[in-house]
Amino acid sequence: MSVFRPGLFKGKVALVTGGATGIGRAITEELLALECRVVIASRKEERLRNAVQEMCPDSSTLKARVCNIRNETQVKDLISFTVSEMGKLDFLINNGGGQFPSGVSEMTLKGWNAVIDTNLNGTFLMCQEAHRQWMAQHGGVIVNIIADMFRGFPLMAHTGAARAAVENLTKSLSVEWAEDGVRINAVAPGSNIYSPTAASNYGDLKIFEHVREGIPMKRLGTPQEVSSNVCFLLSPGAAFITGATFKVDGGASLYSYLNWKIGDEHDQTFEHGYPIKILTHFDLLVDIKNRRLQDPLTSNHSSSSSSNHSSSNHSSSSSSNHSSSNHSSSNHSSSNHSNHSSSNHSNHSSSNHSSSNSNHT
Ligand SMILES: CCCCCCC/C=C/C(=O)SCCNC(=O)CCNC(=O)[C@H](O)C(C)(C)COP(=O)(O)OP(=O)(O)OC[C@H]1O[C@@H](n2cnc3c(N)ncnc32)[C@H](O)[C@@H]1OP(=O)(O)O
Ligand SMILES: NC(=O)C1=CN([C@@H]2O[C@H](COP(=O)(O)OP(=O)(O)OC[C@H]3O[C@@H](n4cnc5c(N)ncnc54)[C@H](OP(=O)(O)O)[C@@H]3O)[C@@H](O)[C@H]2O)C=CC1
Repeated sequence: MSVFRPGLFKGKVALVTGGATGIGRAITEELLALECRVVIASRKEERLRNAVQEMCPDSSTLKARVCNIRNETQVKDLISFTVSEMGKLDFLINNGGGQFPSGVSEMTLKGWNAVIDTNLNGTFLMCQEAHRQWMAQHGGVIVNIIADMFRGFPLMAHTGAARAAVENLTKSLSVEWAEDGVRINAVAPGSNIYSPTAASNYGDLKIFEHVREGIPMKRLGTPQEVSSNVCFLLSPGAAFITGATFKVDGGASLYSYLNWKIGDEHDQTFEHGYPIKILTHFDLLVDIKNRRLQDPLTSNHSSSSSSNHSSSNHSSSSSSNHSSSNHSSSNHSSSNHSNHSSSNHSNHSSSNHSSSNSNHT
């Protein structure tokens, strides 16, 4: 199904990373509907195999290739596979990517690097190799899927940094490669495009139910609504558009709360010249120790948080507000934070946390 005219992409070849699931799958289905031939690529072979069977078992129209976009050798192989098997590469859609939710204090360097490597370096490698092996000589269109990180991305700072970098990379390449006939744009889905695979990345927490409140349109978006935007950018209708970012978010980037609340008193509370941060994750609490998100509406934090704070250096001057704190619990266990011993920072949530939640969920 597509809003675009049948046969729009007849004779074209597209490469879609992450094309077996969610947004990438919707893009692949729409491209196929418009008579494009497509290669999908990602890490999990079985996912790819099943997707090909379900979408189009005709191997001259749809092919799959295992590729971890973090791996330069595999990226080179993917592009050469596409060109040799399909004969060309007109469209590259850098959609494969993702992250895990975590505060920066709790993040390991390995975790940071994994997300930067996936979303920034992976996109860089894919663009570079597509250009080297095909688009420098023949032109083409690239669409980079990024994210709504325009006001920062608390709890997702690694991906926020990576996606902001990809947006800027997109601008640089739109200038560098314009003379080669390459257009390159970015599409930023809001944090609100539901698919089962996207949701499953966040464990038991029904993350997409939480975000609905912050969407002016008061509904979640669909992968198909991202796909139609991507197809527009690939189409001749976007022939004079390059270096741009299109948001597909139901207005959420203009309206939604960040997943973080700063306590009312923070600017009045200082110790050794530093503000003591009284922060509370707004709707979502990250339990780093257990590597899963906790839902503040359904989980009881108060008992566990007090025991977890016993060895941390949270300032007692952060007052009685904190005694019944709905703190993000194990984030502050001494084992995770031994290097914070001289820190004056307190990622504390205040007692107004639960009332905030009731206003916003
Ligand atoms: C605050 C909530 C906002 C909600 C917004 C919701 C909007 C939706 C946005 C979306 O993007 S939906 C799409 C979601 N899909 C994906 O994210 C899929 C791809 N993601 C991944 O594969 C991983 O997240 C990854 C980290 C990018 C790669 O994982 P991989 O296992 O391949 O990495 P490794 O190289 O093994 O390194 C892992 C390293 O990373 C840290 N880490 C990984 N997961 C977690 C976690 N859940 N919690 C904390 N830390 C994590 C950790 O340091 C790992 O190293 P080890 O400790 O395992 O050695
Ligand atoms: N859904 C949403 O609300 C939002 C999504 N996004 C972004 O949109 C894109 C698509 O996400 P969505 O469809 O929602 O979620 P999915 O989890 O369904 O899609 C992520 C896809 O990326 C692939 N992938 C992940 N890491 C790699 C890698 N290292 N190499 C190759 N492929 C990889 C996965 O396949 P495999 O596991 O087989 O490798 C999977 O198909 C992602 O970049 C995501 O971060 C951005 C903002 C919001």
